[in-house]
Amino acid sequence: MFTFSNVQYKDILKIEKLTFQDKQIICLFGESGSGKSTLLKMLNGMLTQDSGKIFYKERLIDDYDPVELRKKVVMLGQDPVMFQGTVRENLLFGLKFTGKSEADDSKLKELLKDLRLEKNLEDDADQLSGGEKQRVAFGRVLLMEAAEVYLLDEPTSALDEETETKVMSVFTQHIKREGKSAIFVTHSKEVAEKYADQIIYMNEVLANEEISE
Ligand SMILES: Nc1ncnc2c1ncn2[C@@H]1O[C@H](COP(=O)(O)OP(=O)(O)OP(=O)(O)O)[C@@H](O)[C@H]1O
Repeated sequence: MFTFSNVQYKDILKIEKLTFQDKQIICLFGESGSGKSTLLKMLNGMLTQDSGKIFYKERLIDDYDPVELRKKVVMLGQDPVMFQGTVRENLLFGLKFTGKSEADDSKLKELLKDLRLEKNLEDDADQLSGGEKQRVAFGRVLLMEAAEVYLLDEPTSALDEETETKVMSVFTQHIKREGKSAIFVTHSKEVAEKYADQIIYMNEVLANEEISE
């Protein structure tokens, strides 16, 4: 799905070869500061490498229209963005850009249940806790069915262990059912081992020396 070839970004990332398999749940695992977030941002063109090549489905990432690429490769960051308004409006926000019809309330309520979010659609999104906002942001990207790949930077970092397990189960089942892919960063070895089909250990993929094309 993604292939890295002799990629260098500042002195943060040097990767000679790396392949992400399609239709898999892939976890990036490594110590703090090892470049996991940086690598994730390169997958949807938010950061561009200084040298080397990154392919998405056999086509260079640089050749995609950035807006088109980000509809297919959707990022969910560490600090979920909430917009002023209700939970409903926040869930529906992403759909506006896909040109799809709005989801009705029964679908949204089902989604809240899946995400273990005991809130009403009319509730003010601003009043939610950090973990609840994270789940609303999760729901928002799940509704945007245009995505082929989800990039998740520590998606469950604000959740307690029990909620994390439930949310990860729902999310990974959804990904599998829809035949999509997810690449997520986590600090938790348990989460990585439980949910990932492939674990990429940063210390194994980073080259120590300068790399040449
Ligand atoms: N725009 C930037 N310019 C310069 N250095 C940066 C930039 N962004 C990140 N860094 C540095 O690059 C290194 C990797 O950062 P990154 O956030 O990718 O690591 P990480 O593995 O995701 O860390 P964590 O697990 O703590 O979130 C860090 O040393 C960071 O300080």
